[in-house]
Amino acid sequence: MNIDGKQAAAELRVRLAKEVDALQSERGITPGLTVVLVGEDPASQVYVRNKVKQTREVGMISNEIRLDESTTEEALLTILAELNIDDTVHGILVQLPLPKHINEEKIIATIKPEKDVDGFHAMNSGRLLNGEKGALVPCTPQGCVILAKHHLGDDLSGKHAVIIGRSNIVGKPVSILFLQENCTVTIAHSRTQDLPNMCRQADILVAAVGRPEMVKADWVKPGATVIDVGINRIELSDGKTKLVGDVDFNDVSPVAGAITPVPGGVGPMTIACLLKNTVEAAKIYGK
Ligand SMILES: Nc1nc(=O)c2c([nH]1)NC[C@@H]1CN(c3ccc(C(=O)N[C@@H](CCC(=O)O)C(=O)O)cc3)C=[N+]21
Repeated sequence: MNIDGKQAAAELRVRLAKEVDALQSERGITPGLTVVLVGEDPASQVYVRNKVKQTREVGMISNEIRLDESTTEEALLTILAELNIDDTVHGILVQLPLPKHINEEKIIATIKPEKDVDGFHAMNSGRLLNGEKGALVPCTPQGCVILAKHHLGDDLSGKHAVIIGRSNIVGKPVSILFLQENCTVTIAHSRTQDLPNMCRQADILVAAVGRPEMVKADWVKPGATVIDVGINRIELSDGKTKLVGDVDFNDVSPVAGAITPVPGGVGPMTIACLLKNTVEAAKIYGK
């Protein structure tokens, strides 16, 4: 069975549109999201276009700042300092990866934590780790939990979640989120011994490694819920490109209890959760 991320994202946007309405009528606040894009990566462009469209759809203000590939770190820091003090901007997203001459850590640390809708700032990851209120939580990990609940219901307690991947952006935060849901969590990675056997122990298997179609049918316990975070563009023999996940969908689909497709799974939820974080930021910190 497929878990429909497009549908789940659309449902979330309907809820957000109502919250935006309420914020406007009760407090005169229209949540605003500013996306900063440095350089010309074509995949990023598609993604940014989708974000802008959906942000406006729910009644929020969407701004895009496009900067040349050669933009200096200093210039980017200056722009962020201005966005940090701009009361019409409730969320700031700097699209990653950045060109090599710009220090990503420094950029992330400069975004005001209250506007860090990616949830990448150490203040937000620290709050998430400590289970404090008011943390802005990374979007893709939030999307993974929502999609797992879509199939399994709200109570995930006692389930064994195996996460493949340990990145700061997905693997680590998604592990913390499933732990908060009272799951037993295993973080597997490239040095894990007998990875297929480890994955076969999972009730919930999250693949976040960035290796096209790595997870095969014999890695999956029959009936398990499979959440595929991978978004890999592969070239076919006829020269065309195709989007595939980290899971071999056709192989795994008959074994899994439910599986998120790529496209149409985690990707749309990531964007919907970005809007959710922006509404949240406006609600908590907005003027
Ligand atoms: N600071 C930052 N935050 C991010 O969240 C971030 C980033 N930088 N850099 C790039 C990656 C990538 N990413 C995607 C989100 C949604 C889709 C998405 O909606 N994909 C559609 C398909 C789109 C298509 O067809 O190309 C889907 O999976 O159905 C894709 C990619 C967020 N990222």
